[in-house]
Amino acid sequence: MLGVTARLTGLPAAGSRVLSGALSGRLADRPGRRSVQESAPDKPCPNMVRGIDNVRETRLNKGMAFTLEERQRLGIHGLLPPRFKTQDEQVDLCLKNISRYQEDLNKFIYLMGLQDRNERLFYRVLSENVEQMMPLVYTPTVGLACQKFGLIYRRPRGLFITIHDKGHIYDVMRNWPEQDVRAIVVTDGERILGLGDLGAQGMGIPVGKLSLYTALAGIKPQQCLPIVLDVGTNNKDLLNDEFYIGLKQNRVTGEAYDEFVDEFMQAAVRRYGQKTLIQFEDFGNHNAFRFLDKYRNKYCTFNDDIQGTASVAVAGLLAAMRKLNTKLSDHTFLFLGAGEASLGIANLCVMAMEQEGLSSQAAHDKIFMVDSRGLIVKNRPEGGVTGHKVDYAKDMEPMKNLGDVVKKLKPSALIGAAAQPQAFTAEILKDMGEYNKEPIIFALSNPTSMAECTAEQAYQATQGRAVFASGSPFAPVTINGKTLYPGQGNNAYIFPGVALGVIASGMHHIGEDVFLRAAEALAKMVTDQELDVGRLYPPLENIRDVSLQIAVQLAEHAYKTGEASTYPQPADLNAFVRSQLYDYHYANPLEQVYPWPTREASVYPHPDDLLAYIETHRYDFSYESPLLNTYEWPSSGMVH
Ligand SMILES: NC(=O)C1=CN([C@@H]2O[C@H](COP(=O)(O)OP(=O)(O)OC[C@H]3O[C@@H](n4cnc5c(N)ncnc54)[C@H](OP(=O)(O)O)[C@@H]3O)[C@@H](O)[C@H]2O)C=CC1
Ligand SMILES: CC(=O)C(=O)O
Ligand SMILES: [Mg+2]
Repeated sequence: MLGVTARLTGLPAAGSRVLSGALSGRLADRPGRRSVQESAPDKPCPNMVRGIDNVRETRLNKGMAFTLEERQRLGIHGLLPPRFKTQDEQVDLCLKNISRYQEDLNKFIYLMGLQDRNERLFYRVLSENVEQMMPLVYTPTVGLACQKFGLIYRRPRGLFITIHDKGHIYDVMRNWPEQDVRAIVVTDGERILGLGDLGAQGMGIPVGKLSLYTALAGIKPQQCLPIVLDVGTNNKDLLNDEFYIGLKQNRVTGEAYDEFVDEFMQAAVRRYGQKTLIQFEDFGNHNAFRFLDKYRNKYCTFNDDIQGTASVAVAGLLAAMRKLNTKLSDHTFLFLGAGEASLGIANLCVMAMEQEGLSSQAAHDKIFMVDSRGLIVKNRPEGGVTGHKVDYAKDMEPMKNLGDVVKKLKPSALIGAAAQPQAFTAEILKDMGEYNKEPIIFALSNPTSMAECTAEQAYQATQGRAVFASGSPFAPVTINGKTLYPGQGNNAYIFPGVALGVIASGMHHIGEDVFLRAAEALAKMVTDQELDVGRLYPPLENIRDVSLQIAVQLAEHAYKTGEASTYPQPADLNAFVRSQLYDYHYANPLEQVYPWPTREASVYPHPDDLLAYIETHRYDFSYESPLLNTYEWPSSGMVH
């Protein structure tokens, strides 16, 4: 992608093509050129891409699906095998190729290669085979990919901004060739899934999350930017690893780190506008909460591990309430872990219980937490209780062991997000089954190797009565002749739809109510038949529609509350959001070939009626309503 851009000079010659933002990025900054920002998103801009570039550029490439006419007119005839294929045939071949690999990491490498080679084909394969592909580009395989990133890294995808770029972050961001970025997923790699500090190798996570932005919510790939903020790593193995791709130094912390992240936030909105959505992902606990508090009212931002996870877990709980015919406030919740995920879920549970009519205190009283030092109680020895945990500290005797806490509290819901594999022992699961007709058991830690228990273990220990969800996928389990389908309680059900709703409606800030609304919407999408076979979420094959519905409902709400800024309000929001979505089917490249008869003109596309077009450029000395200019819509220079 970068290679072609660098070579682009001058005006188009015969046979040259019109491209969208990515490939024309550099031109936009040159004096005298129309910037891409000025043209509507996706509108082509003048450029020069010829011949082989059509095959090398992942965004343009159709492989053997180029027709004879396309091959001849684009100057690639002879560069491809003579056979012509449909995209359907190509999809079949990709699926065959993927199934030929034994190891998931090799499947991951194949898929990344496809993404680099033929973007539309990649997204079609992913979007139409979500259940099969998501575990490969996302958890669990992406965890392994991050661990092995130094071995498998091939081509640039996303920006690496290091602490040494401090003072120049905006300049680094200008090197990203896309002009219309709407969403950034950023990590500093300190807490990658439950795998700990993977430093710059955490890049796999923003890349994977943003692939899901496109595959699950139809947000255009060119509008998505993955970023790693590399401040070093404290992972000794990586520091000693000859293949490590990041800065080989310990993490920079304190004031210098904070200034670096501040500068990044400022650079991001300076480059892409105040409404650029910035999703924080897999930051260490101590930074995640701080940054959320610091930036949530200043930028268009959310923390996926705290808020996205809260939303998906509460959706699962609300669906469970439908199954059990109870309210949240009828339950006693015990969390293993009191970090980003657990506290996020607990706080949103409190909000939901308040909605049911409980006081804040009464709602907090229903939630118990165990962290690395045991049950969170007031007057705890050794350092006490700090931060958001304080709200959940109980007037009880300290207890260290989860099994003992379960016996003491007899909770109806046990939720794990502590990255402690097998922490839900057979005895704990059995106890949960004894205390409850249908115990709620969520093993949310990722990847699979970190899960608190497997679906099979939860169902076996409770004779199939557990209402179960897990962060990474588990296969269906058959118990006593009945097949149960464990739900995947993963924030992937939430963040793509939330992002789409935020971008489409032009929300400046993302309030907590957005996540409760998304949870409620998601819980309602599960059918009674699905609940009956153990599902707490709609099947993954429906997740694109789920994301769209979440987006539309959030956008509707944003217009009601005045939080939307895309004006005028579209009459049909559903149709409006749909009209923004990415289409992974191939475009006809010939439709974009310059229709201009000469190479002197540079305003593209050629206006149908030149006389009328020139008329529009005449100065009009009559007054016009200033209100008409209040909003640009659809807005490309989003403010938050
Ligand atoms: N399913 C999903 O969508 C999501 C899943 N997750 C998963 O949840 C897990 C935790 O993530 P996150 O909350 O962000 O991480 P944090 O680091 O913020 O929190 C981890 C928590 O686990 C506690 N803990 C650590 N060891 C033990 C132990 N032996 N016994 C009890 N508690 C312990 C920590 O205790 P202390 O506070 O004392 O340090 C801390 O409270 C990860 O595996 C992650 O992949 C996260 C986000 C989304
Ligand atoms: C799913 C996710 O965001 C995590 O495990 O961190
Ligand atoms: Mg995460």
